[in-house]
Amino acid sequence: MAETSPQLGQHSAASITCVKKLAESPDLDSIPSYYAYYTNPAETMASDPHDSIPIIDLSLLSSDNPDHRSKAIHDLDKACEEWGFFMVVNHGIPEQLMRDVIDVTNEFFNLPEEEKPEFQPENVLEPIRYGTSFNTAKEKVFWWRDFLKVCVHPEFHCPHKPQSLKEVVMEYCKKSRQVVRKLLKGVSESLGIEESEMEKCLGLDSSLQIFAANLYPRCPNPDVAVGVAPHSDHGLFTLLIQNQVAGLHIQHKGKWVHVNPLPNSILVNTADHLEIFSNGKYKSVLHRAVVNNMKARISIAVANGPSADTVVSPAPHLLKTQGCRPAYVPMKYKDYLLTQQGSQLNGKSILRRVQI
Ligand SMILES: O=C(O)CCC(=O)C(=O)O
Ligand SMILES: [Fe+2]
Repeated sequence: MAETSPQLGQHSAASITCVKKLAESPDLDSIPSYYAYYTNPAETMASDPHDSIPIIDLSLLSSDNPDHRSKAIHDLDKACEEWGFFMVVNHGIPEQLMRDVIDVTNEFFNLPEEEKPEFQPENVLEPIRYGTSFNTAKEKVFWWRDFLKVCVHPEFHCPHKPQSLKEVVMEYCKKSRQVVRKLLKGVSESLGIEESEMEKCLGLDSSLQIFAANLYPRCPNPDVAVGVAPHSDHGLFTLLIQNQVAGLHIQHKGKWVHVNPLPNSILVNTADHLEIFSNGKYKSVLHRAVVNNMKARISIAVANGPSADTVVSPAPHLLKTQGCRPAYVPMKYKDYLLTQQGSQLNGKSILRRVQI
């Protein structure tokens, strides 16, 4: 990572509200130094995975055929334990809806900047947040991305423009919750916990769901900039789709690997609260987004957590049946989220704070 203090020049963090405009300036041939995240371009390199990234067929998880179902649960358990990452197929979300959500998000980013300040609150807990990097108030080096983060469940929020944003986001997020519930049902079986107990422990009926859209404009120095720095997500499962442009790397067996999703699949990663709830059986996966100088990338990451007021701890039933001690201290999900969103995002540093 860049060690040197970046030169903000005439800019202050508060004046930097988006990277899209900068990226589109016709005379930009190199990035300003305050976007230089890596000093060694080799650090951005990743290889193709040696083993194939697991694929989970969601239709088999709810199949009437017990053999199919138990095989799917076994595959899910292995994918969560060995990778923390998998691609879901036969998920039931229409392809057209996946395309629409990317297109309408792109329209949002294309609104004139003068129309966006109403979506740029100071407070990281506001339900609608358009911004850049991660937390410019705390960062010295910025990420090459703009974002829109919206709380969509249990209460639905959304910018009122572009016109079709609300309808498309609402539908996509509703369908995403159905996918997550099926995955969590599978996880409850693989952990040997009653589904109803899991629902109660995590407050799943009022689960917090956050829709996050990322725009990574073309970047003249992709080897030294970062789209999203290495981190793990806060919730239980994150669902991710992207336009046709690659850029996600996950860490597997200590190495960065490229993710090239199957067409129409949904990428899923295990997040910090699944690690906590499973008492470390399922580790949240470290991942990052890189940028390129050819084409803008858009990704839609939908974070699915417990309810905001749930104090999450390792599942009591799991500790009892396995006779093991909790490896994480209990913490209210809302407080965890506040801590994470209000800090500089750095690997799994927030999770480390609750680890015993
Ligand atoms: O754009 C991506 O592929 C990853 C985005 C991400 O990790 C996030 O929004 O948390
Ligand atoms: Fe992430």
